[in-house]
Amino acid sequence: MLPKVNFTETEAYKYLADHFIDINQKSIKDLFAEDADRFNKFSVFFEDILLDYSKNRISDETLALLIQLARECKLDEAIKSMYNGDKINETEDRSVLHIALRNLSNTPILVDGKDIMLEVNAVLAKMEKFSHNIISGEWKGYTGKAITDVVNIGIGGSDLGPVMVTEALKHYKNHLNIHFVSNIDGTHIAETLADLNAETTLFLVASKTFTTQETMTNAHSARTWFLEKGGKESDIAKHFAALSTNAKDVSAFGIDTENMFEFWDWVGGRYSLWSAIGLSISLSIGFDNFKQLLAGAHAADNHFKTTEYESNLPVILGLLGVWYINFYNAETQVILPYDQYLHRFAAYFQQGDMESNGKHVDRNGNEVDYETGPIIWGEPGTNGQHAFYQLIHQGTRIIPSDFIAPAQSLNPLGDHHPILLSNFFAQTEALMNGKTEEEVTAELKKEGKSESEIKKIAPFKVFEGNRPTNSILLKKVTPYTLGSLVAIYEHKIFVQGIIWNIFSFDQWGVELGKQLAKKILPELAGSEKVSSHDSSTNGLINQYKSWR
Ligand SMILES: O=P(O)(O)OC[C@H]1O[C@@H](O)[C@H](O)[C@@H](O)[C@@H]1O
Repeated sequence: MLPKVNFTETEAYKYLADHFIDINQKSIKDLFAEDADRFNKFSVFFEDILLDYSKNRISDETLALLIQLARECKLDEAIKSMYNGDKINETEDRSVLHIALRNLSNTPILVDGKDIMLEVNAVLAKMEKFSHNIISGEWKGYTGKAITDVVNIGIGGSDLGPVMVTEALKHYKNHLNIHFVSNIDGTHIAETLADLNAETTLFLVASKTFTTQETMTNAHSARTWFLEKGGKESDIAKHFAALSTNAKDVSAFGIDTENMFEFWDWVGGRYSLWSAIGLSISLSIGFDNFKQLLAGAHAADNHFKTTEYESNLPVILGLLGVWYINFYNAETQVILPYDQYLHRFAAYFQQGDMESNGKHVDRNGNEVDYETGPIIWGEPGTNGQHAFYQLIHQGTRIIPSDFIAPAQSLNPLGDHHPILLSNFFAQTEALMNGKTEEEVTAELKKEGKSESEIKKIAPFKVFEGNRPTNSILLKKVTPYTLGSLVAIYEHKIFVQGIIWNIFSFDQWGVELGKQLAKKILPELAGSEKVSSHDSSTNGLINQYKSWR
């Protein structure tokens, strides 16, 4: 059981509310001027990852009070409960043990009295063997040819993690072409299959439940395509594997359970890239690299579990988020990787964060009267600069921003990387310092503008500054550092869920739309008009029917 503390009723919250009024009088720039040691004080290393959080609207006192808040919310108890395998996903009566999937130390973790590490290791061994057989070409398709293309069919957590990681680690990939089909829109699978050869294609049907409409529809279309291209029912075993918790429905689909890579109900979909759902990753970069990904995550798990809050990256990131969301009314959090390989990182954490903490009922079942999970968004670094940074710099909203960059490029081409990083460093400095009216005036004078011209244009060129940022500088993007980085963000989400007293590991909010779509689907057949909905829904359905 998780603690159930209303954080707005803690002592720390009251102190923070008072403290907010004081600290709000100062700019981040003032705070730097007051303290020559600010960078050292508010930056922390975890192995080859440096988190600099000094460009935030915080002082020593803010940090101390936020840590007191975490203590009063019994974060330590909650962390222990998760790592012990307690059923902290109470609304689904499940443990939450993605940490077990990367527990390379093999310390026993018990669920219902059983050490789950035995099963975890058995599936990893099976993934290793399978990856080796496919990559080496020992595994043959139905005409005796080696596999060249792998299509992962899955959606949500059974897609976003593998997509993000295979893209992030493309530099480490082998000869296999990895494709992802998620959308129910027939275009996705049609466009993917168009260039593929059934003789050399392997499909991974990735679904925790093996009931998800999009995935099952796409999997059936893939099966039909395979049979139409000349494969026989008896060849399916060579070309289809399943990544799932549902053995019964996997065999009903016709996939040999020999080709099923199992995981368990204590793995949340959005935390499942470390499980059998990561098979496409292991196929893309090889099992040894996949294991490095797990090792990096495991190291971050140990850091989160054992490090005092003052130097604990997920705790610091989580508390800073709470500070902006609940005291500054920040509505969004932007993630800005200055690394093309990380171009799906923000998209991945849109699900990770928003599906976890997009909740309005607390752990006692009561509606909350405070804000919870933010809207997560973002794009890779300089692309964003030329698109939406205007609003971050001069818009009316406060947008806490995470800047992420590797010090070493995996493609050190000419002066690309120094240019990229000069932008990374410049943006957080600009967001903090802004530009005053005096500075703008001086600049315009220098350009030879007249007094009246200056008066007219100056207000538009002023930057308030004081916009908070975190900078996460990695030595290099490797499977290991990526594993650590992802695990740090996962645990940050956990910290925030504990403070907000919500359940972070269920996702009931996605069900209603699914239910209604099932009801509407049969109504789309035939040509008669529907009248069973509101006038808008009826009108749209009927127009669709007349146009199709
Ligand atoms: O892996 P499955 O069972 O097909 O589920 C896919 C996704 O389905 C969605 O409905 C859930 O909101 C996600 O959390 C989940 O990842």
